[in-house]
Amino acid sequence: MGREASITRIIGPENYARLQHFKCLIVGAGGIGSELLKDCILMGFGEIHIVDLDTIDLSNLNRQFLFRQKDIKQPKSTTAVKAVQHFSNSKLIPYQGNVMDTKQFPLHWFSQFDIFLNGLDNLAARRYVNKISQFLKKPLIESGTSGFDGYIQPILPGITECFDCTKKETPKTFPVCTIRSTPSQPIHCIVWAKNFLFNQLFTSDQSPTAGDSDDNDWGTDDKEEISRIKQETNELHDLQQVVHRQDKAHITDILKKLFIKDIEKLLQLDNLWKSRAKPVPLSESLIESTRYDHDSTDLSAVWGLEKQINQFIRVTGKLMDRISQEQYNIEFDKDDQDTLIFVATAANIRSHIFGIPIKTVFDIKQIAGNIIPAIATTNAIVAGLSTLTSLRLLNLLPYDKASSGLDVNMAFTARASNLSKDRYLSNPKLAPPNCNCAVCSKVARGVIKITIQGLEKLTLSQFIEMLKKQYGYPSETSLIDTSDQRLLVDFDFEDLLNRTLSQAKLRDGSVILFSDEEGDEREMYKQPLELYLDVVEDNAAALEVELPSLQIALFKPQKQDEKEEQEMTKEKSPANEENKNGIVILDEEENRGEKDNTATKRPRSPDQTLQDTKKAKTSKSSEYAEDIIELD
Ligand SMILES: Nc1ncnc2c1ncn2[C@@H]1O[C@H](COP(=O)(O)OP(=O)(O)OP(=O)(O)O)[C@@H](O)[C@H]1O
Ligand SMILES: [Zn+2]
Repeated sequence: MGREASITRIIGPENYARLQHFKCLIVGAGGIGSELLKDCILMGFGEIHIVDLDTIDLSNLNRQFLFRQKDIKQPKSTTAVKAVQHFSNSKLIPYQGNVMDTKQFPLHWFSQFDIFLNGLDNLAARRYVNKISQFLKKPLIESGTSGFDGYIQPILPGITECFDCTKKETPKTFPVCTIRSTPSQPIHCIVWAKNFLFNQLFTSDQSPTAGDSDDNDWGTDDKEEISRIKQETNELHDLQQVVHRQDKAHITDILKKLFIKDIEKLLQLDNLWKSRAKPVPLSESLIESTRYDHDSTDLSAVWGLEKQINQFIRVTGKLMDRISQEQYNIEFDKDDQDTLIFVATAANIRSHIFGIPIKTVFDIKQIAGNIIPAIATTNAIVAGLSTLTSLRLLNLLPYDKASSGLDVNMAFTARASNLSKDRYLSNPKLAPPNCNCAVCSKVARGVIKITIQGLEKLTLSQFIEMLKKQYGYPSETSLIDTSDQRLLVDFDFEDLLNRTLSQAKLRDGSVILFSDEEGDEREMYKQPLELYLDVVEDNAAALEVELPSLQIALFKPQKQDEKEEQEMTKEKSPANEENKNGIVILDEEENRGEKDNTATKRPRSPDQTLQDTKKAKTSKSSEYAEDIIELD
């Protein structure tokens, strides 16, 4: 019996024929993505496109079953496709690239698909695909796993909750002073070694004061301490020069600076040690007597202090050898043994000084690489659920009387949902959109088709007039380029009004936010409008600019106290429950690619609600703040 027989029996010959014309996009070709690819082929999708930005690592092989040893360093997407081609009746198209790259993947590229299936590992990309699905009103199945736990969340734009309707856990952050002055746990020393020391020494774009901005969450008001931290960073910049000169004779200077001089300076700040044990600097003689050593072997043993020091010297020398070949920009990678041992030994020496337990290199790899054990079977279960649910979202189940998308289910494993201890899987119904969600509810959304000529001819002033006329906005409005959080125009910033859209750096893939900024006296406001600029061939559109037809709702701004009350009584959705347990974003790898800058200039806002919408747009940065040291 052919593989078509089973699926035809379930969905019927007509629906099977329809399925063979459907195109799906799989985002990510890792643990879940590889499984999705196999499942979509076996089910009979007509075309399957798969995107991944990465190449294959040794550590992927235990669960990403399409990859073999010989594939290490090859692109994941093309390798996955090669591995399944022989049993595929579907047309398979791989892409190596970042799904958030609007040049490689403009909006009109996404519009060819009937459904998106996520197999991602980071919040930024998940959010991005969610937004694309909202712009295009196309279904998305979001998913994730962590060890034995997993979930799928089908998303039908306008009908169900979107990915951003519930708050997501963000990576754990620490105040600067804990990391730089008063560590008390191994993790503090690991973050110091990885996010501060390693970057300062081996990453070229570290200015002397990078990371020491005045907006920092210092975790202290002690001016003396803050100024010590800033001075320490400046001095470290000098050590970067030792590294760049590949001056191996002075590696011990790095040790003396970090683990003797800096600690002695810290000890002078009496305030810090009133209720804490004082750190004990290394002795100069210990550093002097320790020399270059052979390769480390046992990464799962706890090394003594001397071994930590000599391994620090050894790998720093190796990294110096590499630095010029790698354009003075070596990145920390948990699978790159030199960078791992550098971070591990630096963290451990610091731990020793502060009386914190020493960890094995292997332990530090787990923590610094933010590794959550991945279980192949959980990935298989979650991808299977995702693929099967796609049949419902595409209306391919003949007996499915689902009149609204809310009849579709999410799926959570027991621990992830906390709904039932008796069953492995719970499958609650989907919730409607959260009316406070800045992605799917508070903001109207549409796609503007514009030709290159249009971009080059139309001024911001003409463009804003067009928007006002088309959607009935009042005379005071603001326009923000959300791609880089730039304020383009508002009531007291009109410098760019006569610039053309392209002079204002708007281009294919820019997402702009247009808001009603009329004075406080009005009761009702026009909803903010988020528009995606889809640049089309000059001859493809009849007009230079084609605005989407949209109904922009009016809304009454909520008072702050009403809002607070609402927050308190906010309904508990399974996803909310899950967030509390910290499992909804599974296998998180934060901060890949995207960094947001806060708009330097904020438009005046008539009420807090609007402001919130904008904050969500202009200062997502709080979640990706550069100024707080983060564990990614
Ligand atoms: N913006 C993005 N564009 C395209 N692919 C992405 C993007 N972000 C993440 N990915 C891909 O999503 C996949 C997620 O797979 P998975 O969770 O198994 O992670 P992994 O990197 O393969 O494994 P691990 O992190 O455990 O070493 C990865 O292959 C990753 O390259
Ligand atoms: Zn939403």
